[in-house]
Amino acid sequence: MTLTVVPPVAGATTTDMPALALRGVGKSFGTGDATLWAVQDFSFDIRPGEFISIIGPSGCGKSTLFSIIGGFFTRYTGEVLVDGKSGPDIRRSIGSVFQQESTFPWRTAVDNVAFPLEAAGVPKKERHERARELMNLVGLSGFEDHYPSEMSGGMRQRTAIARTLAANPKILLMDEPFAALDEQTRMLLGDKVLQIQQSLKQTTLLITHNITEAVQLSDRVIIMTYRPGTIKRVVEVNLPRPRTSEMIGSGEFSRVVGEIWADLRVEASRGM
Ligand SMILES: Nc1ncnc2c1ncn2[C@@H]1O[C@H](COP(=O)(O)OP(=O)(O)OP(=O)(O)O)[C@@H](O)[C@H]1O
Repeated sequence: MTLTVVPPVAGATTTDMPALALRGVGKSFGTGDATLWAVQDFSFDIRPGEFISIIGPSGCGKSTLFSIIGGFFTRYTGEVLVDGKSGPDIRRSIGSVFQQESTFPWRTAVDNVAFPLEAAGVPKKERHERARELMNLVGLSGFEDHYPSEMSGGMRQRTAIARTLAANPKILLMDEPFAALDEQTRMLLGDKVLQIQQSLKQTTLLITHNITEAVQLSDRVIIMTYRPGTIKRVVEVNLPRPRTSEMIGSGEFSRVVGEIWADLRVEASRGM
């Protein structure tokens, strides 16, 4: 495995239309002397099928960036493009998985997963069939009729991921989906995400502060500066695929983690 540092505009060498492109994206809060730029001049491309993580210290603007890309802010500077198009319609092309649990407690797991299909008017038999396939993909076969309260936190997050995938998004956007879980569960869920990526070739953007998770899952890791959040550098992770959490103990894995931490440490210290 080699570690390559590439220029801050990721994907600049590809001729493919980027699945997701950010062009000079920024967001400030407050006015006048109290203006605070949470994110500034953020530009990168994600190629179709690529898995990218954005990692940064606390308060660097990760959640702000998630909200801009997910379409939860109407006012920001710059442009977000999906398949080269901008505007409110791209919101439907982006499926978001949140840090906080978001399953519907009154619906069984299969009905949670089938929800986007139900909203789109897909007949019951068909939507349940698809929901079962997705539950199988995230390792929840046998739990179709369980309610969220009868499942663990990790199972609920997998249900939320399957539900987001049911809408067949062009981009899967995840904001620290495993942050509330213990480390062992998080690493095993990482394996699940790798399997999903392997089978669906889903273009994915993960926002995280966890270096191990970022290296385990990503093709490239974007390191953010402390506020205002912008790109410090992009690290290409050339660990072979398919990957599993077993690689976490390898020397090469640790070396990449160390490289990222060296940069991240500087930025995190600025926030202290
Ligand atoms: N609605 C808001 N109003 C005012 N300031 C905000 C608002 N949302 C975020 N900020 C500020 O913008 C900066 C970036 O916040 P953001 O939540 O995006 O960071 P983060 O990297 O996600 O942090 P953490 O990792 O701690 O969750 C912070 O200084 C925060 O105080």
